[in-house]
Amino acid sequence: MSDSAAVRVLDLCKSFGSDRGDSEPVLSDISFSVEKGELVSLLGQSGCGKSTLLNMIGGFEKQDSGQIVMAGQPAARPNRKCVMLFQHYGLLPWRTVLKNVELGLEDSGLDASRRRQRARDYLRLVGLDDKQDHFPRELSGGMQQRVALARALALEPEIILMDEPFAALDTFTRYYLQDELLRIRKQTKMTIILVTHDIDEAVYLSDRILIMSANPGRLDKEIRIQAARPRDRGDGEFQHYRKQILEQFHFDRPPSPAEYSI
Ligand SMILES: Nc1ncnc2c1ncn2[C@@H]1O[C@H](COP(=O)(O)OP(=O)(O)OP(=O)(O)O)[C@@H](O)[C@H]1O
Repeated sequence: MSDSAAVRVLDLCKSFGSDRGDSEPVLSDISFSVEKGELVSLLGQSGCGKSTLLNMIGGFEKQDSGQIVMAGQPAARPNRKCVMLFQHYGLLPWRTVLKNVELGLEDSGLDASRRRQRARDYLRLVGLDDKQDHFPRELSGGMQQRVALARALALEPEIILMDEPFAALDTFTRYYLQDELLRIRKQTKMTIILVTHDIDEAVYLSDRILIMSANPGRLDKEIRIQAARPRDRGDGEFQHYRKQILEQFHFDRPPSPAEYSI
């Protein structure tokens, strides 16, 4: 693998104990790398281990075997170079927007005025500089996710891990935030690993899609999306990638009559 890799995942395996007292493999022999500045999506059905894999990359979960290497260094615990953005924002309701963004910077070594300036800069980047004195409950879901994004970006990470960050939002807000993410990524050149169920989202955003199968979770296929940006969800090339992915999940043909019987 090349030296430009931001993340390398090598032969990762993970099992969890089941209620029956035995151990069930959740991830089996996962290996891939993500180049610096690349946007890679992990796409797969519910339960195939996408979040577990992302949590291990973020250092929140420990693998049974295998290795994760970040910028040439083995990674075993959460660190500031790699931050996670969750579906449910994780904002503190009693803190203003500005203070939520400052929160992540409290042990950064920056003094209070530089922390405040950095938080303001990133709120401006996500287009929320006029909301800095509001409380999270006063904002829409899309705005709250932009605050969470500003808080993650303020740490100036090299890698951002996103676990279905837009899944809780309505379609239009999701489309808007997908474009915002691409704009911010162009500006910051960060590496992004995104977990999603949403095929359109994966095709719209990704440089590369890693398709996972379940029981245990494995990497099944890699699809490089070579469509020019900005991408058009309605054009033939987009549909071609969509179809390729649907085929992979066997959603390309109508169910057989037997599948309708009870
Ligand atoms: N802490 C845990 N203890 C036991 N089992 C777990 C734990 N975390 C996840 N699992 C199991 O591991 C499997 C993979 O879960 P994971 O959340 O990684 O899947 P996912 O692909 O992200 O699913 P979804 O798309 O529904 O979020 C599931 O069967 C889940 O029940």
